[in-house]
Amino acid sequence: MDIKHICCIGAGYVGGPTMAVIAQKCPHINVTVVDINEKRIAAWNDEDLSKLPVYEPGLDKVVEEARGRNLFFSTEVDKAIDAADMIFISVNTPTKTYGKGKGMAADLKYIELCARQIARVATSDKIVIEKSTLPVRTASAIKSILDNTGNGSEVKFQILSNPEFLAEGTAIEDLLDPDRVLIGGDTSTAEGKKAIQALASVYANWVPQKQILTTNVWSSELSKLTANAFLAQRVSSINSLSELCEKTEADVNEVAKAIGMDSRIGSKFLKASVGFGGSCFQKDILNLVYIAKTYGLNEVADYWEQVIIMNDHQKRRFAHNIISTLFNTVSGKKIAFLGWAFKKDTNDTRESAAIYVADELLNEQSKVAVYDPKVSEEQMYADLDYLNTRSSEENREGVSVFNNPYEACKDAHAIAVLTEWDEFKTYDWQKLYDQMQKPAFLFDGRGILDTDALEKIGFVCYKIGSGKNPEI
Ligand SMILES: NC(=O)c1ccc[n+]([C@@H]2O[C@H](COP(=O)([O-])OP(=O)(O)OC[C@H]3O[C@@H](n4cnc5c(N)ncnc54)[C@H](O)[C@@H]3O)[C@@H](O)[C@H]2O)c1
Ligand SMILES: O=c1ccn([C@@H]2O[C@H](COP(=O)(O)OP(=O)(O)O[C@H]3O[C@H](CO)[C@@H](O)[C@H](O)[C@H]3O)[C@@H](O)[C@H]2O)c(=O)[nH]1
Repeated sequence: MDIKHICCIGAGYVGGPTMAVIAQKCPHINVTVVDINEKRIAAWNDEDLSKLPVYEPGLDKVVEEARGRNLFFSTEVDKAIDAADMIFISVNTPTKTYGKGKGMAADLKYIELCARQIARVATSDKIVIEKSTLPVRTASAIKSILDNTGNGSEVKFQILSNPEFLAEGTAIEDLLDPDRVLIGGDTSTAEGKKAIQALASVYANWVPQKQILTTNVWSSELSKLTANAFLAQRVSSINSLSELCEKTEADVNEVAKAIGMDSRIGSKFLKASVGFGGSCFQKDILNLVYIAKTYGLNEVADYWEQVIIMNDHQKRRFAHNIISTLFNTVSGKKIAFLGWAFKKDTNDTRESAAIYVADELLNEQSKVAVYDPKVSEEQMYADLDYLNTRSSEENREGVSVFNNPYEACKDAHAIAVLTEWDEFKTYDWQKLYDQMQKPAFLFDGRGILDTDALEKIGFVCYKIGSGKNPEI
């Protein structure tokens, strides 16, 4: 099957970069990314590439090459759906905030709306692809909607699952050179196999054949949740040991290195931190826990829930360490945050540990001053307001945002590193120290700073998982 037109519904962190790379690598295919968010689409179309709505290293170059040639961003959803041979659904699937499964299950309302819209609009056969992360067996719901709510024309749909494994901050690298591309489909019929092949042939334009893995649709859906659960589990495992290291004079970095050299364990995803964030890990594990509970598998659910429990503990523990180290009171004290994004090289703040640490400190009447190289002030306040802990005015009173790190840290009682941005390592730390209140406390939540050198300057340092932390 010759694919000429692709439509992607959802121009977010996944839809935008993924389609930009497909368009770059497949100049013979027209790719249209659509979204109901007009502001987002306008930003994707902005002449000034620094205004793209997603910050990812290398993304601007890819967009510059393909946009206007065979990559288009539009709000005309119906038109793009009807013109396409292949439709990716890449809309958000957040944790439900209401009703049955509140706080755990994935909210599939945006997915269902897309399926209904495709059914209503399509006048020719389509391959519909789940790019969003979905609970296992969602494809059967999508199929039922597509097959039963059509506009009367004899349109045939094939549903594929093609989960995305890119990590933010390295999205372009991950898309250009993926460990694997996973395609799940109906392997029991000729039409299903043909659809799988059609999608595989799109990726084959730049991904080696042996890295394109095809499975049945359920395995594909479940593999995505499983991959995130395994990755997050490693972070929670090392974070749980960081606390034990602090009590026993072991050093978590040394422990991580020692175990990571065992090829059966491997060295990646063993960096102790203030806790994992991002839009995926927590949401996807909660979803897995919910699915397990739905099938009555309580032990399975409890096992995975512990990954989240440990992560919440790690974020809270970091905040409480700041409070107790600062003589058990941070009331009225300025605490400077270096970083707000959930990891470096992204402007995404969803579920960032910084939000929760700030919230704990604000509860103790601290004054939080934030500097992040890529996150806007507006976004930081929106993140805090979303927690609903206090009024919007109180959040604005408690938190001030700076576009210069030296200003953010001036007169602070403590600096807390919440994101591992590389630039933090290159600051003039003597200058920062000179401008601070004394004792000048430093809490490295990412283990990126040379705390031995900082201690020589005069800082009192706390480093996650270090046995050498100050007595508290
Ligand atoms: N962010 C990541 O790194 C990542 C990686 C892999 C998978 N995923 C998964 O991919 C999916 C999308 O994630 P994201 O981070 O890109 O989300 P996002 O919130 O950045 O983008 C989703 C976009 O979909 C749009 N949208 C929602 N309903 C729509 C509709 N009916 N019609 C048109 N547009 C609509 C929204 O306006 C939004 O711009 C999620 O399921 C997520 O779990 C995310
Ligand atoms: O050793 C580590 C590795 C990561 N993290 C933290 O874990 C979070 C998630 O990091 P990462 O996985 O690199 O970023 P994401 O963009 O959330 O990517 C994850 O989630 C995506 C969405 O599903 C998947 O596609 C990716 O494969 C998966 O890595 C971040 O807060 C990191 O700081 C640590 O604390 N220690």
